[in-house]
Amino acid sequence: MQPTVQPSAAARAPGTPPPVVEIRGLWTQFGPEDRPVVIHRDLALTVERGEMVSLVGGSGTGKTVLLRQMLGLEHPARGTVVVLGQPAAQMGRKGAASRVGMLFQQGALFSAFSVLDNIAFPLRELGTLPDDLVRAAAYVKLQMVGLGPQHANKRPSDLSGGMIKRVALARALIMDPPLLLLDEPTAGLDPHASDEFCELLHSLHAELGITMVMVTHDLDTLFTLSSRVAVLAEQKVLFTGPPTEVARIQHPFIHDFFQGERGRRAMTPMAAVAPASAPAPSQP
Ligand SMILES: Nc1ncnc2c1ncn2[C@@H]1O[C@H](COP(=O)(O)OP(=O)(O)OP(=O)(O)O)[C@@H](O)[C@H]1O
Repeated sequence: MQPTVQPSAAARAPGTPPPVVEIRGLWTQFGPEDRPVVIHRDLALTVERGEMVSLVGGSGTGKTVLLRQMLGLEHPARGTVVVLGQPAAQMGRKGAASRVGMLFQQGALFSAFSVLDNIAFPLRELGTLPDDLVRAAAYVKLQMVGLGPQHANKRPSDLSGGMIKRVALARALIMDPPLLLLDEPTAGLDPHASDEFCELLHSLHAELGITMVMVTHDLDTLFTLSSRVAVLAEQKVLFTGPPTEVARIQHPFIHDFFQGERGRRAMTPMAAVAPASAPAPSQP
């Protein structure tokens, strides 16, 4: 298999909209300077507008760190992370939620706040709108994630796992960001709640055209939601491509991930995945 290389910004056809995320030459390392632990080595990844990209990789390959770098919460040792045409590091805290929404793994709701105040938080903190408009916007988002107004005054402790995810999603969307980052969106949900949450994300993607980048270990979620998978291995994005094509690549991580019992179950509706020589997914 001879993977092709994703076009860089310089090679893009004239008139093509700029990528939503463009990561080039990224090095991430932790630990002392003289004995650093290198997590990412010359990593590259481009995400185009409207894509739903799943990041997969073994434990510790730096998937969550990569999301945090896209959010501008962490900075690489070297390389560039450009989000919506601007270096992620310069995004600034205030107003960042209008550019990038983040769904954290456990929801990260404020336990002392009501559902409505949790959803309203980023907009209220911005301080640009009167409070009645902030509350109205939060009610719209509550409805958008499939929750009725009767839930507005509940506390997070009154909610099921699926509802917590929905409230966290409503908060991530409060400022209509064009990019949504999701860390394990269905982790901790039972299969029914997980399917419902995937359906919600799918319909929001169709309605809003929002670009999504998610980390997931769940193959059902991956196959339901990804237009493309990016595999982190060997300290970089080693392969990207549609899920069914990536699943055919001969690589130890991919084999274990897709051909394990969970993988075979998730892929049952597909034709049996025989090792194939083509089509070739691309390198990032
Ligand atoms: N602030 C930090 N300081 C030191 N090491 C860190 C820091 N943040 C992350 N790491 C290390 O970087 C590596 C990558 O972490 P990360 O959480 O991104 O992995 P991951 O691919 O998301 O793993 P998992 O699938 O297990 O959640 C891990 O070894 C982690 O311990």
